[in-house]
This record gives sequence, structure tokens and C-alpha cells, in this order.
Amino acid sequence: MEYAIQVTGLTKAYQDFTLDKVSFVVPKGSIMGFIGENGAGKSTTIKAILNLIHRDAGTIEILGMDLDSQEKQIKEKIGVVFDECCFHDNLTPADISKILGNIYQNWDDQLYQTYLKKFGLPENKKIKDFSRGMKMKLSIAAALAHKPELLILDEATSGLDPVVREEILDIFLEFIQNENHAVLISSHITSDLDKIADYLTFIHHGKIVFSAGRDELMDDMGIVKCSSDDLARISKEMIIRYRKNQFGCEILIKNRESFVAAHPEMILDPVTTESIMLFYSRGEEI
Ligand SMILES: Nc1ncnc2c1ncn2[C@@H]1O[C@H](COP(=O)(O)OP(=O)(O)OP(=O)(O)O)[C@@H](O)[C@H]1O
Repeated sequence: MEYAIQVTGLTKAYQDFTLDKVSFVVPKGSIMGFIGENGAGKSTTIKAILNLIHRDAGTIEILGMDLDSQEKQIKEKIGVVFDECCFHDNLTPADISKILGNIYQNWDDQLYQTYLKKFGLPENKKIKDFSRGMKMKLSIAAALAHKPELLILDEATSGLDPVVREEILDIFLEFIQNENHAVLISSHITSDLDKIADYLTFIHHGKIVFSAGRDELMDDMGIVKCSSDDLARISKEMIIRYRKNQFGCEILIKNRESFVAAHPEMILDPVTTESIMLFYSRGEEI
């Protein structure tokens, strides 16, 4: 398998927070959803991948190139979108094409125009008069117009209405139809990731808890609602986390097949990205 991103042992210590030996890969032809609570370390990881912050340890390879020695070549091949539009308010989409056309060798003004049309963005209106949704669409159009192989998006769909979000998610799905392409997207909107992510990487307090195929996770895990007595009967090896409530408890189970064989009387509900995240963040270990 070829990787678009390979992060190994990434470490970055701030005064009150440490990104601790973070390792994960993003395979080519896939969308990786990067999830975790506020302050878990998602943006710090993304900034390190973009070489925007100095890292204390670890190696980062992007599209088979080493970040430290081949940063310039890498930057040509990646499109980046942050949650805030990074263009000056007084510029228009037309100005942006002129500026970025001078920066990126592969800038394709026709492709940019196609995206502007697709997103219904006026070419000559100043960005200060754009809505948040329009600004995000513009950032995405600009990120795609130099024909990147890798898209890195940090909360790029936050604050957008469901219609705009769906439009944008469709663009990402279209983008990875080329199997040399890949997307890394951090998002709190886990339902979006349920729609598009092939893989999920979950970071908690600066450490990677898991990084795996979403289908694999969904097929292997389940949630069972039961009494506290039932909790005691279930083999510890099958319990990832549990949460007690006033009615009994909810358990995040792994090894779905073995669980069903051992407890045919219990009902196992499917998991979602959000439920997995909540169990790992707020549940207890047995
Ligand atoms: N320049 C900095 N100096 C000191 N601490 C920092 C700096 N940048 C980030 N941090 C700390 O690192 C931690 C992780 O922040 P980060 O922005 O990576 O989290 P996040 O997972 O992206 O959160 P959110 O979902 O809220 O955007 C936080 O505790 C934050 O305060």
C-alpha cells in the first residue's frame, strides 16, 4: 500500500500539552477522518505535517517525500484549508487567482473558474462581503486549483449548513476517485465523517488511541445496553469502555462475532463515529 502521509513518532511539547509519539498513515486513494475532543492535538499534528511548527522528534513523509528536505516540492502537491479563510478581506476571487498563479507552478485558472462557478462564487466581489460558507468554498476552490494530490483540511466544514457541507463532501469524494489522491480531514462533525471517511484516526490527550479502517471498526464494534450485573458477566477482553447511567450501563464491545456467540440474549447496536469517540473520551476501562 502506498501512503500519502506517514507520521512516525511525532512529538511536540508545549508547556501544558504534549503531542506524544504520534504515528499514523494515510493511504493513497482514501479519506482519513482525524477526530478528537477540543484540545486533543489535531491542529498541532496538522501544523507539524505542514511544517508550520517545529517538532521535537519524529519523522514525516508526504507523498513519499521527506518533509524536512523536500518541503518545497511537497507544498506544490498539497492543498490546505483551515477553518478560517486565510485571504485578505479586500481581495476578490479574481485577485486570488493572480496571486496564487504566481506561487504555484500548476495553478490552473480554468479549473479555478470551474470551481467558482460550481460554488456560485462571484469573481469580482470582495471577500469581506462573503458569508462564512462562501469563504470556505473559496478556500476549497483555491486549494484544489493547483491540482494537488493531497488535501489537508482542519475543521473546514465547521459552521456550514448541511447543504453546503454535502456539496463540499461530494467534492472530496470526487477528488479521491483518482487513487493517487488522498484527504486528511479533521472534523467535529462526525456525521460528515460517517459519510466519507475510509479511515479514522482518534487522538486523545496528545496520543493516538486508534487509527484504523472505518468499516473494520464498525464491523468489529457494537454497543450493548445492559444491567450492571450483565456487565460483570461479559468477558473483559470484549469490553473496550463502559458508561454507567441511571438505568444500568452501556458497553462498547469489540469482537462483535464472539460477543454474539457468547451472549445471544443481548442486543448489540451498531456504532457511529460519534459513539466510539464518546466512549473512548468519557467511558471507563474495566
Ligand atoms: N503555540 C502554542 N503554545 C502553547 N500551547 C499550545 C500552542 N498551540 C496549541 N497549544 C496547546 O496544545 C493543545 C492542543 O491544541 P490543538 O489546537 O492541537 O487541539 P485540537 O485537537 O485541534 O483542538 P480543537 O478541536 O479545539 O481545535 C491545547 O491544549 C493547546 O492549548
